[in-house]
Amino acid sequence: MTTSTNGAFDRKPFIAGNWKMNMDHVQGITLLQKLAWTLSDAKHDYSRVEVAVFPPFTDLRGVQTLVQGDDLDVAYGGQDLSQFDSGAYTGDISGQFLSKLGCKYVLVGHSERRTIHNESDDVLNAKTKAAFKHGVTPVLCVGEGLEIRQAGTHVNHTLDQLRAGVAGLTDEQAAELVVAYEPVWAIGTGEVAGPEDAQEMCAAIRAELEKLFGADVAAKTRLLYGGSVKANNAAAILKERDVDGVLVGGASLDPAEFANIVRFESHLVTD
Ligand SMILES: O=C(CO)COP(=O)(O)O
Repeated sequence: MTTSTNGAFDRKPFIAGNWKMNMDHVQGITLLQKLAWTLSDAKHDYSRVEVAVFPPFTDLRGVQTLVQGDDLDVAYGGQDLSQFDSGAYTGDISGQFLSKLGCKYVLVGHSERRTIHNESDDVLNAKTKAAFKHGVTPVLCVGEGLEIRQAGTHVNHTLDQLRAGVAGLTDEQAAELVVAYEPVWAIGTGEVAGPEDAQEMCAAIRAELEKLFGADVAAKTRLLYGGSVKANNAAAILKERDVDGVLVGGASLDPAEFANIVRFESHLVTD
């Protein structure tokens, strides 16, 4: 029996939950405990599918304690980081602090950071480099708004964001990088891009990475889709060749729903 996702798993599938500004540190612990119990009951094989959560900053210490204490195989990360290491940057969080808390990943350039906080491509490139500098893997988010999609320039727009975000990275960093394609019109709207839309963009992103860093690197970079992913649409999206995972918002706040997304393989048609 074989499953037919992302080139027969040459890249490990990555299922990530972005909690956004939800869950205080007490609620966050409960959510993670329930998720871990559900996955353990279902005998989830973490060596086949990687699971990560992105809680608010104030939850991270509690998440670290739980993960270490219960020896959970769940990675976690920050939702943002500063491009600077330390200093007079009130309200910002250094990649060094995330690293010290055991964060494996950090989101960079989520559309809500780009739009609400006006983060520019240059700043996001600096944040991507800051993450690597501190040993945290950036999940660089790219994607177009509705007007750009309707104008048909979504691929160019998204590739512009990609090129700006990865400028100056080494081949090794580009291979480790995770890129999340999140079309803004599909975030929190219930409007999900079809599997073929996700594949179209992820294939274009991989082709661009190949141009910039070569085929060996592009074959390693994991590409995610995000935007209204639920248990009932995840498997079809993840079946696409260039889609290596999903970045889930709303549905990651429900442990049963998120666990079902993590277990997407059980929904795939096998042959
Ligand atoms: O922004 C997202 C994940 O980062 C997607 O959010 P939703 O899954 O709630 O649409």
